[in-house]
Amino acid sequence: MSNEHAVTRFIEVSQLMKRYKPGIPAVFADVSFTIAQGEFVCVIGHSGCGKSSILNILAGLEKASSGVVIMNGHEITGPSLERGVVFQGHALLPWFTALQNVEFAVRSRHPKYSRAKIKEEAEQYLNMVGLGAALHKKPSELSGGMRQRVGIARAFSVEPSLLLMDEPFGALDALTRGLIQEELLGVCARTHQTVFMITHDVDEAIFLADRIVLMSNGPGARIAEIVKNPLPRSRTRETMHHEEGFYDLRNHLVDFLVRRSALVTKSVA
Ligand SMILES: Nc1ncnc2c1ncn2[C@@H]1O[C@H](COP(=O)(O)OP(=O)(O)OP(=O)(O)O)[C@@H](O)[C@H]1O
Repeated sequence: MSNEHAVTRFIEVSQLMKRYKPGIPAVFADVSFTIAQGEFVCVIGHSGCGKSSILNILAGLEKASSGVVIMNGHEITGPSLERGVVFQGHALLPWFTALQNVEFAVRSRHPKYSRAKIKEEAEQYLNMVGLGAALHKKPSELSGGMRQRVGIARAFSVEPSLLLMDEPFGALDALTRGLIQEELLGVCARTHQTVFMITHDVDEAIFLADRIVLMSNGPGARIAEIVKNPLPRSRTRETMHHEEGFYDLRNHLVDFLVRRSALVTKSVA
């Protein structure tokens, strides 16, 4: 495999199909796509088309009924610290402080680190998401947005090769959501993080993604289209609607969700 091939096909998803029970239709089939190293890929599609199932297969938390996922030349067969996951519910340990939650993750990645080094790294990741002043608060003392930031800091702290995010901002108010989207984009740009993220929000996908995977409706969902984002990487949330191509892209995505997503699905025996 050439180096260029390895970078552009860092993740290679081939012919995935998922059927939860014999005799019932597959949730999705024929799902194939690639993710390049450092790329931010969003997937959108209606509820039930299997987005979370695909993300869980990429995480190694669920098995595909058929098909394979290759990451960096190796098949994904189970969970690994190489893949960090951020769920919509923050899934923090409630009896730990924000700092302890992230320390726990750093320790799992670097079991030989000293306590001081673990603390230093955990603080660094929490500072990165703007939580330097809330290190010693427990999840119950934090706002929803702050908890989600701890979840993101924790996912980054295991230095995953691939960050998987399942509607990470779905429960947040618009203002907080916007702020965290900007932080996430900044952190990803600095760290060249590869990300696969599920969202229901077309504007979020346009702001964050390099490419957007459009799934048709389930059961029997397919990838209908993969759209390249033509907006410059330097886009900001305030100004991106002035960029050339913004409304064409937005209309294309909304039109897909409103009209075309039901037309692509085929029945799978
Ligand atoms: N463990 C499971 N056992 C049986 N069926 C399941 C299981 N997990 C998911 N499903 C079914 O598979 C289908 C796809 O679910 P999935 O959560 O992957 O879709 P989704 O596109 O992420 O939906 P949403 O946008 O609502 O989160 C749904 O019909 C769901 O009921």
